Amino acid sequence: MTRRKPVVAANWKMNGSRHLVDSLLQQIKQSGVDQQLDVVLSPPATLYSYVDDAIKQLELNVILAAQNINELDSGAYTGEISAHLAKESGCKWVICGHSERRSLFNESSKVTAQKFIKAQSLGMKPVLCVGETTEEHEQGKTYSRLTAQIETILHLGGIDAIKDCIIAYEPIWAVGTGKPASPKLAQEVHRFIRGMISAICPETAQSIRILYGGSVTPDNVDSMFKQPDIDGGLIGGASLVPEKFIKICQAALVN
Ligand SMILES: O=C[C@H](O)COP(=O)(O)O
Repeated sequence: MTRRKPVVAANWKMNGSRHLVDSLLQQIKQSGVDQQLDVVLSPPATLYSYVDDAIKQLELNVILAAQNINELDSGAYTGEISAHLAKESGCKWVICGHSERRSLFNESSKVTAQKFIKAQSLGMKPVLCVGETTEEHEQGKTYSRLTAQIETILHLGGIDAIKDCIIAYEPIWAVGTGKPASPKLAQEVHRFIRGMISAICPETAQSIRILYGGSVTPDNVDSMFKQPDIDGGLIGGASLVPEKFIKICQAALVN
């Protein structure tokens, strides 16, 4: 079986500061975790260039990711950031369809797919977030929800679109709640996603990296990362504390 390189991604959402960038990157440098796994930092857009400069200055292998892009190239869209602008500021990856974008900003799966394809067209790697609501979870609709979210990407981008991306499973009921999915449940869902990819593109199924996101902390990460189909994490709250984030990165190396 292919050994997949783990990914640990910090999604700072609307948090952080230049001071926190300095502190986190210094600790990453000291720990050396960026040499052994894909360490990703996704700060607010005002920090992209600052992070890009700091990564170069410290000679780190940290990957800068945009939290969001607009699906269009340019125009009169006050407050929006295109993929070109994010790329020019140093972003290599793009988070697409985070549950907060979908629920708080009414972003549909179709728009998420357009952003995904736009990112790929500029050589940026999309991190596709998928996940079900509490209600869908309770009604046993998790798999149908995930299937619909992934199929929208396939409809717009074809099978090739799925070949070079990261998928992050984030059950909405576990995001920011302090109540992560059980490792067993997360593994079952990850296996389902990999099986779905396998049915359409068998060679990609073994190489695609599928991350878990939702209340991951140093205390629960080991059992999560031990699961065979979990290839890392998309970390929110715990990524704002450098010591916790480094511990989560180290867990990805040993499990
Ligand atoms: O992007 C990160 C996820 O939304 C998880 O956030 P959380 O770790 O604060 O639950």
